[in-house]
Parts: sequence; C-alpha cells; structure tokens
Amino acid sequence: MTTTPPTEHAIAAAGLHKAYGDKKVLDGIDITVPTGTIFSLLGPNGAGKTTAVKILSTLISADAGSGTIRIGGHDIATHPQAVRAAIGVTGQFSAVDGLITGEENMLLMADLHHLSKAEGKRTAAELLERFDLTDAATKPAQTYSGGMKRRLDIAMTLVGNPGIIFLDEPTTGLDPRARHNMWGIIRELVSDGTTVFLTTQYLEEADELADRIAVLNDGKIAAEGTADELKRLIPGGHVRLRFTDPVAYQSATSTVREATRDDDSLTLQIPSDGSQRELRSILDWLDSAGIEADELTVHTPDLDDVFFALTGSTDVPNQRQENVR
Ligand SMILES: Nc1ncnc2c1ncn2[C@@H]1O[C@H](COP(=O)(O)OP(=O)(O)OP(=O)(O)O)[C@@H](O)[C@H]1O
Repeated sequence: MTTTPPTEHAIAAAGLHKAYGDKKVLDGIDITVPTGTIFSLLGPNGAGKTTAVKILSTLISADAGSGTIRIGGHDIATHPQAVRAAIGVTGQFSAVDGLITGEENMLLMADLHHLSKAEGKRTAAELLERFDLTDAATKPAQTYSGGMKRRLDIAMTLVGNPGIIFLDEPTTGLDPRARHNMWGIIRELVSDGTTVFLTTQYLEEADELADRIAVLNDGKIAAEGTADELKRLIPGGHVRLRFTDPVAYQSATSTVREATRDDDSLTLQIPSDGSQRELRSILDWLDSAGIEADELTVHTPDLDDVFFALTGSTDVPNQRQENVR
C-alpha cells in the first residue's frame, strides 16, 4: 500500500500539453493548488477546462512533452492508482443511477470502495444525513430534484474520503437556492481540509468560493490570482466621493482635477485600482486639501469584466463587450 507523502500542494502540474489533431487545447499550462484551498478554472466554452480535469484526475493522459503532474504528492505517470485513491471526481455527467434509491446508490459506492457491509451502511447514513437526503434516501433517485441529485453525486464522491475533489461545473442548471446550498457544501468541504478544484461557467461562483482563479483562454492561462487581484488587472476601478454640502462639493471639484463629476448627485469619481496604497494616497491627499466627503466607496471591476477583457470571447454578445469598463 502506498502512503501519501506530506505535501503543501495538493495539485502541482507543470507544462500541461494536450492537442486533438491540430487543435492545441492545452498549450503548456501550469497549475498549482495549495492543500485545503479552492482553485477555480474559468474559461469560455471549449477552452479546455474539462480536458484539464480529465488529465489531472487520470481519466486521460497529457501529451508527451508535458511536465510532471503531482496530485496529493503522487506522480500521476508512475502512481496513477495512488492518485485515484486520493481524489474524487464529480463531472458534468452524474454518476447517480436514477432507477435505484439514493441509499442504494451510496451502498454501491461503498461496495466499490470495498467497505464492509456495516461500515458501508454507516458511511451512507452519515453522508445522506450530512447532505440533507435522509428523508429521500429510500426513494428512486430519478424522483429527486436537480439540486438533490447533485448533492447525492457529491455524497457518493465522498464515500472514499478523498482529500482532493474535482468538481466540474457542479452548479450548472441549478436554481439560485440550490446553487447557494451547493456553495455552502463546498465551503464546508474545504473547512474540513479538503482541496477543491472547481470549474465553473459562473463567474460569481468563482468570486464567491475560490481562493485562486485561473482564466484559461486559447490553451494558455491568461491570468491567475485571487478574485481581487484579477479585478485590478483591468481598468475601470474608481473611488467615489459623495457630498451632501454643495459648498464642500464645489471646493472638492476645483481641487480634484482628474475626477469625473456628477453635479446632480454631488459625487466625484477618481480613477483608482482600489489598492491599499492608492487608497492611502487619495485619503492623505484629501486630508491635506481639507476635503471631507460624506461617503467614500471603492468600485472595482467585477469578474465578468475581467473575464470578457481577458478572453475576448466570441461567445460574448457585442453589447456586453462594449460594456467593459
Ligand atoms: N475527445 C476529443 N476529441 C476531439 N476533440 C476534443 C475531445 N475532447 C475535447 N475536445 C475539444 O477540446 C476543446 C476543449 O474541450 P473541453 O471539454 O475541455 O472544454 P471546456 O472548457 O470544458 O468546455 P465547456 O465549458 O463547454 O464544457 C473543445 O474544442 C473540444 O471540442
């Protein structure tokens, strides 16, 4: 039996290449995910997100010339079985069998993981409880709502107690309430020390959940960082000062020359990347000019702006591209 060596990176892949015919889907990308964090891979349809998940989870191989891929400390090329034992994968196509009950689906997974009958039953009951499926456990899974099926799918993935979970678009098609429930589940997984590799087409989801986000475009990582770091990459951020006293507003407008003014709402917008350094200098400068605004708000571009600016996606309607600030 292989033991898992301690590692600070749950996932470390260097120079990942994958081509289908002439089409380079992944053109030498590096992915590093610290243990116990959520990493999100974003990209337009067909960018190669699922291909990356399939490679990292041993379902397909990377092309020759790729660098080393280590998952949970194991080299995927030499120890694929150890990698499989360390991971769970929930793909876009559910592993749930609709004809049998939720509980039977769980017991089937327990069998696959060679748990004893008693242990299988205990694990199934625990996970069904944790995912709020106890009441539905004896009903056929095909009668479940979309959200319940996804919860069952993740519960099944957890039977083997994996330390690293790949979630390929886990909330696609779910209504907002079910999506928020799923976010809660994902956060809970990570608070227990699990590492999550998440692909999503919902930028809000990456923004909400991910410690780090990588944007995949044209086979390369176009940018990587925290949501805030990515938002600062593109222009459009500003600090807004709002005044209630027209005299104070007038004096500010004559002092702050590069600001955009809105005389109706007595507000000024000063271009800013929203960084702590820039904010401090704006505040120091307002203080020294004796300007006191009634409200100061910082506006950074949202992740949608970043995504469209970085991917230049042809899937994006023109109107949306014009809106990139
Ligand atoms: N087995 C295959 N044979 C040929 N081309 C493939 C194969 N699998 C994927 N591709 C192509 O590789 C590209 C990347 O596909 P992939 O499914 O990884 O994208 P994705 O980012 O997950 O997209 P989506 O968000 O639509 O799921 C696509 O152009 C796809 O058509």
